[in-house]
Amino acid sequence: MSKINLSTKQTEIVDLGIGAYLVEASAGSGKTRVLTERVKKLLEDNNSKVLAITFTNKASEELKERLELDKLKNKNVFVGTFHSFCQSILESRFKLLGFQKMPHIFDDESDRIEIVEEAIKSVPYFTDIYDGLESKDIAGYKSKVLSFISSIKRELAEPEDLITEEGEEHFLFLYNEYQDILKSNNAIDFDDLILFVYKLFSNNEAVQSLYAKSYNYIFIDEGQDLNKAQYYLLKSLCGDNIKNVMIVGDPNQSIYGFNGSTPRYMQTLFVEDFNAQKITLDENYRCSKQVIDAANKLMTLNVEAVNYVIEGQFEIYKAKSEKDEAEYVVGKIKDLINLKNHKDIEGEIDYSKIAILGRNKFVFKFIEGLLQENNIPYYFKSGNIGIKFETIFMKLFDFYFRIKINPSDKLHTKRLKSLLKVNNFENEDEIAKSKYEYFSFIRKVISGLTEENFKKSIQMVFDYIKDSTYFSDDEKVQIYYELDEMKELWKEYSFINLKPSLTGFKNTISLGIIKRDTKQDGICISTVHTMKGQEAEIVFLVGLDDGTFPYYLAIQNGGEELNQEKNNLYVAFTRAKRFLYVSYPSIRMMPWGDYKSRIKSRFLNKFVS
Ligand SMILES: Nc1ncnc2c1ncn2[C@@H]1O[C@H](COP(=O)(O)OP(=O)(O)OP(=O)(O)O)[C@@H](O)[C@H]1O
Repeated sequence: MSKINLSTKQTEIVDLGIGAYLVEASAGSGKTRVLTERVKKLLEDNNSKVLAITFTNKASEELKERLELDKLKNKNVFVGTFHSFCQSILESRFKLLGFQKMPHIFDDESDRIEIVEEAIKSVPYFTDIYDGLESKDIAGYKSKVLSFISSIKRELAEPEDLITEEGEEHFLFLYNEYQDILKSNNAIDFDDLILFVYKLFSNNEAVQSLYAKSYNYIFIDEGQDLNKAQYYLLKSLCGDNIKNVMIVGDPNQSIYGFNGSTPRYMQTLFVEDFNAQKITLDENYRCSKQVIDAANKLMTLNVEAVNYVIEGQFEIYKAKSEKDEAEYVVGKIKDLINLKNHKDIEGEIDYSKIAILGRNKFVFKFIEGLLQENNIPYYFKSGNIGIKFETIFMKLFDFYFRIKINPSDKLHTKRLKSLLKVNNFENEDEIAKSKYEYFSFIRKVISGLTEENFKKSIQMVFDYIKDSTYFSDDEKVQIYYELDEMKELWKEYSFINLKPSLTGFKNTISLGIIKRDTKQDGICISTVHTMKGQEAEIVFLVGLDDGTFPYYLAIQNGGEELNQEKNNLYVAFTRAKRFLYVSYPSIRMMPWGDYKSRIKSRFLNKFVS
């Protein structure tokens, strides 16, 4: 890594004395850089004990790398996410929380859903409510219960306080039941991890003081993403002992509101509770003048370009169709590669300097096809392990698939029965009467599924969904997307395995051994959320049609949700170091072949009339 000369303001932050500080700074201002340099400097002193917390595994890996932690083996430093920090504590303190053995973390959403289902089934009253729901509303009901449960934990709320609508009182019962079932499985969920450690610190002075003595400096990166439980965990850890806390963050990059995060914790509570001194950094070291001007215009900001001599490029392209959008992107990529050098770009322009970003993964479909046609290398940046299915259709598909390849899989047998609400899913009559009669189609496909006909069978499912009148358009899009993901993984798996087997395929994806981002050569394709904190010289931001970005649900719900979409766009803009090319199609093809006309994102109104 090349040596960077910090600015006077950045150096001041690195050299700050003891105390609490909020570094509130815009995108590309060097927040992470400053945090890293300060940690490095503190660690030169053997008495420093540092805890640096990030929000994602990717960010903590990056911080470890920037800190060159392998060279700092003997130093007192813990770099990790809130979850990994809490897990490390729980591992040695679980008995104090009433567990006989270290609890198992149910990290999969489907595990949580199953527990909610079990809770619902435990009382006939709920089963009646549940059975009375239209099949399309069932997933919504469960996710409402789950988000109620999560809110209790993330908001540190008394369950009673969260009952806002009449009839929701029964959620309280489901919450208690959910916790009992988890306990009987010797398990906890992700939210519990934070909540339990918070409780441990709050209720057990000896443990709190032991951990408080383990650190004398605490850092939180991306502080705008703090939620209530995380903030109070920090507060309870510090108690009266730790005063040296630095939070760095950018309120305009707050995009995790759906997790209960808000910049209020760093901007208001942290400043009040810790008497923190606020420092602002509003220079941008990352982006060219054109990119900063665009970001400023989008957010009505006044960030100064440090690289003002680097003009850069910003362009918005209205494409006739998705195909035209893909041709625009790929055409430009070819031009840039042929150009080889540009005064605004350091070194030769190659594929690794280019990123293609979008709000959702489905906007890349045409571009991916065209990149392949042109033999342009690319990879998907993805933090996910395996595939997670959200649609009921694909869950049924997945469960039955697992049972087929592992008949002794009782968990998923139980899940499948409970999802279908049948005793015997092999019985045609029972299926015909079940909520999801289309399961008989799934059963037929999977029963005949072999390694040889895998691709063809998946194509049959695509055709079935296309012609079905059972699903809404939005559901169809999602099923198509999930199915496509499975198809792509099979392609990759069967390519790298000489003797592919269905069992081998399932195990490999469950363990996250094949991921679509394993190849890291070429152009990076990523959602904006996954690209947070990262950068690329040249960014193509595609799919900027209203309803896609901002997402249609955010438009429906408006308010803070829509605001978060704008923040998300700001994050997207500021990933570009030099050139930013934004585009949107005027027509979008629905997965089943219809065309829908689209207009440009409302956020682009400031740029083009
Ligand atoms: N003083 C400096 N001189 C030159 N380059 C710098 C300086 N400070 C930071 N940079 C560079 O600017 C870019 C942005 O820095 P960094 O990632 O730390 O910013 P950030 O504020 O955390 O960004 P964001 O919040 O947008 O992810 C990086 O490429 C970094 O190396």
